This record gives sequence, structure tokens and C-alpha cells, in this order.
Amino acid sequence: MIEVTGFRKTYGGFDAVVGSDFAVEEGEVFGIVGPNGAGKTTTLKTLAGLIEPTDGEVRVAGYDAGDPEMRRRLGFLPEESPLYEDMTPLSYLRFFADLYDVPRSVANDRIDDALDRLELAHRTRRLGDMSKGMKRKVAIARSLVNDPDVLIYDEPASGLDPVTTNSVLAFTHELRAAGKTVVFSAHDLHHVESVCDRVIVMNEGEIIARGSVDELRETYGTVEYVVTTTVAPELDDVETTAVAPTGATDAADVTTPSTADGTAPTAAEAAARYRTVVTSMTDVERIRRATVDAGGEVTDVRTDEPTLESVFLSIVGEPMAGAAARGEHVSRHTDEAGDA
Ligand SMILES: Nc1ncnc2c1ncn2[C@@H]1O[C@H](COP(=O)(O)OP(=O)(O)OP(=O)(O)O)[C@@H](O)[C@H]1O
Repeated sequence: MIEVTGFRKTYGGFDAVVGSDFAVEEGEVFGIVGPNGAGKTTTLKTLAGLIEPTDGEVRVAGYDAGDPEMRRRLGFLPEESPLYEDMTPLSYLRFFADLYDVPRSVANDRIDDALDRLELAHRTRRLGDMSKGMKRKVAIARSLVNDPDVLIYDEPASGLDPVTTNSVLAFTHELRAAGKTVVFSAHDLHHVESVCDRVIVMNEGEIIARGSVDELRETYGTVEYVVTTTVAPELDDVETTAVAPTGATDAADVTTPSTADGTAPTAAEAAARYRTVVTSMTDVERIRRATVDAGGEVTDVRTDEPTLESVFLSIVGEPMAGAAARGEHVSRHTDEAGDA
């Protein structure tokens, strides 16, 4: 449905996009991800026919981007979508349907359907009095008045409250179910993960990674294994820390080592736990052996999956928006202790 070959866009000698190649299949939700200034908006505006490529070929629905026939088959949602504040959602959307020559009865059904699915109430309220999320929904509905095959959305859910964000993302799912092709950019990687079949990651005008989110996670993420043992394994190349056992309240509980020298352990020693973090199952096995050799045992192995932020950090080399607010790994408890 979309084919981009050797696309380059230069602004006065500055390369905003440096030779990008990608294709989007019909009925696919395709994400463009990247930090500020990566070239996402430039790419989307070019797909929408609003910017001329400096070089390369950009084809949408079989037409060169910008061809009037292509525009009729396309809906574009810009990052900022100022609306006519004195109009109501209904009058505003009917106005745009008229621009596309959509017959009034067809337009009314289409507008009602879009606003129902977007769960927008207050359709006759003045737009200037509506919340940011409501206005965004109206802008999304506007992108659909001509019943386009291809939708180009620049940050559709950015800056919205969680309920509105979910509603917009669920709606994007519905668009795919209805056979639409959707290309959208996002800073929030969780938005991308929840709706995109495939993504490209851009940085400084270049595509630096591509694939499904799972593929990117597999290729660029590091899984960590957190091994808990009753004694500290004596291995020179791994660092082990004493940690509080569940219910420990005294600092002495976490620092007193347990022993295997035949003397009866104190209650604190019996409860002592040690944690070692490694990145391979081979190391988990080494820890198990060293622990057993020292007279102890492995009591738990937890797998920490890489978060999307840590994956993109390793691709792009800088955190995406919001990454700092979240941890680097999410924990998934496993029964691997038994296998280790
Ligand atoms: N009209 C323009 N004239 C000059 N430079 C521009 C113009 N539009 C964009 N740029 C530059 O091109 C680069 C890519 O911009 P673009 O808006 O495509 O990035 P983006 O990935 O969408 O960023 P953001 O996430 O901040 O919206 C940036 O360095 C930007 O400053």
C-alpha cells in the first residue's frame, strides 16, 4: 500500500531524512518511532503529500505522494490539529465532509459512526469549550470523513489522559480490523507496542532498526536472571549482594553470612539470602554449582525481561520520552530454580 524508496528530505542543506526505504502492507498498522528531530513528522508529511521529497520515490495506494487522487484516499492527522473553536463537532465534521463532496446522508452516518466508536459525547458543544482529548477525537474523526484507505497519524495519542489514550488506541485497532492501513508516529513506546504490527526506529534522519516490537526486543534487549541463594557463590567475575529475606527487620539479618562449617546456624544465618544478577543461563548454572559447593542452594531464579525503553535505549543510545520515569526491566517470576 505504501512504498518508500531512497527517500531523502533536505532543508537548506540540512538532511532531515537521509535515504529511507520501507514498505507498508495493506491493512497493517505501522509505527515510526524515534527521539525528537529523528525525521518522523517529515516522513509522515511526505506520505501525506504535504512535503515534496528532495530525492527518492514515495508511493501511496499506487500513486505518487501528493497526487490529488491519492489525497482523496488518505486521511492525515497532524501532530497539532487546531480546530475552529466556534464550531461544534458535528458542524465542523460536516464542513469537512462537504469539502470532500460526501453526500450529506452518507456524511452524517459516517460522522456518527466515527464519534460513536471514539466514544465522543457532547457533539453539539462548542469546540472551544472541549477538553484536549475530546478535540483530538474530533480531529481523528475528521481524518475519516472521506472514508480513506490509508491513515497517517502523527502522535495520535500524545499528551492525552489514560482513558482517552486507550480509547484512541482501541480505535486504531478497529481501523485495522476494518482493513485500513495506518502509519503513525509515537514517542510513547507502549502506544506502539499495543497497536503496531511492525515499526521502524529513526534517529537523526536514518532508519536504524526495523521489525515487530517482539523482534526488536529479542535483538536489542538483554534478559537478566536474578538468582537468589542461601550462601554467596564464590565466583570472581560476578557480584553478589546480601539481601533482606522476606520479613527481615534487622539490618544484621541481611549481612550475617550463613556457614557450612558444621556449627549450627543462627536464625539470622538460616534466613540469609544472596542475590546475583547474570545475563545467561550458563552463568545461572555456574552460580548453582558454586552455591552447592559452598553448602548452600538456589532458592529462586527470576527472569527480568527488558522493558521497551531499555530496548530503544540500546538501539538509539538515548532515552525516549518518558523512559526515565520507568524502570529498565520488568520482572517475570519463573520456576527456573528447579531446572537450574
Ligand atoms: N521546515 C523545516 N525547516 C528546517 N528544518 C526542519 C523543518 N522541518 C523539520 N526540520 C528539521 O528536520 C529534522 C527532523 O524534523 P521532524 O519534525 O521530522 O522530526 P520528528 O522526529 O518528527 O521530531 P519530533 O518528535 O520532535 O516531532 C529536525 O532537525 C528539524 O529541526
